[in-house]
Amino acid sequence: MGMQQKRVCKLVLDYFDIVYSRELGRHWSGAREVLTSPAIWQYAVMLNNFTSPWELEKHLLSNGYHPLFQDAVPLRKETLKCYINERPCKFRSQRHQADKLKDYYVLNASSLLPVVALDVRDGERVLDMCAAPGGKSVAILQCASTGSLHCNEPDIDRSRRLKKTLASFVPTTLLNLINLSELDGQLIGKFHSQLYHKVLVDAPCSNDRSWLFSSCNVQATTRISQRTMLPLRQTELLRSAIRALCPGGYVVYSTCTLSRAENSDVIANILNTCRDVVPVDLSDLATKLSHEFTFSPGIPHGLLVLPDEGKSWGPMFVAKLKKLGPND
Ligand SMILES: C[S@@+](CC[C@H](N)C(=O)[O-])C[C@H]1O[C@@H](n2cnc3c(N)ncnc32)[C@H](O)[C@@H]1O
Repeated sequence: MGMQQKRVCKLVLDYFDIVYSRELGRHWSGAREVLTSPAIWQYAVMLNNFTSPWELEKHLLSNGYHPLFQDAVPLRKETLKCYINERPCKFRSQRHQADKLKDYYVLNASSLLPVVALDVRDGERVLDMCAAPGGKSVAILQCASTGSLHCNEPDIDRSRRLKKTLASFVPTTLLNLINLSELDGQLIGKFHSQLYHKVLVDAPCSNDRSWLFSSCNVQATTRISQRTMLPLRQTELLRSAIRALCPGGYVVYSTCTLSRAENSDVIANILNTCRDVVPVDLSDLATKLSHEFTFSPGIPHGLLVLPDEGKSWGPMFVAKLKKLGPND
């Protein structure tokens, strides 16, 4: 069944109305309109540089798509290539074929912001702590020749999906160099203390877009009741990520929810309790991308992409922290 035929779950919507009117004020009504209308959702197409999708690129350009991130710093635009369309059309996803890499990945354009913020450079050791289904791992590999990439996903079914994604997009020679694990991310900091230059914590979260289409009231009620537990788990994942960073390294924390408790409050809690990290200002990135994304004003410690008409991307919260090194 396509999203067009799915029904908005009233229970979740009523709950979001209460929480998000309070947290976002008048900005909630625009986001609400987009989130509850799958027919106006836009989709981005990230190209796979491990194939040679020149024909595809020409096709996209002649069909109303344009490149995202064209002027955005610090992205090196010759690597991460993503196309978006102002119209809400969805490019068909490619099927998995054992002997052929996929040419593109269809995604919400805002999912690439954490990867852009991470700004991975050649030779760096990178950890993708919550990696399945693998869109951001694939994007990281488009950005640079990492010294090593460790993709972690504790859920067995999702880990299988992650492996399939990587096998669909990454050549075997590179695939064999990726370290895969199925650990609770909260333990990685202890096992791999001070190892990584960059860590991405794309945390398990409320996932507003999908929760609004919960299949039944039982599922919705369970999700809402478990929501209060998420900030603690997110904080512990981020704390573990900081421990796993080498001095001078960076962590990017992201979620796909508008929830303040899961976004700014998690960062505030970390800043209040970890003396060895400082926030990194992402406002320059927001300014450069403001023609493509709507960012919520007044969000402490990070950027929040608000779904908006014609810019239906998000929700996506992104924050970046630096672990202090000997020269800081
Ligand atoms: C938002 S999704 C990640 C999406 C992924 N980064 C991508 O771009 O395709 C969050 C993931 O975190 C995983 N997760 C849940 N608990 C975790 C934990 N304790 N440690 C690490 N990952 C966890 C979930 O199973 C889920 O796959």
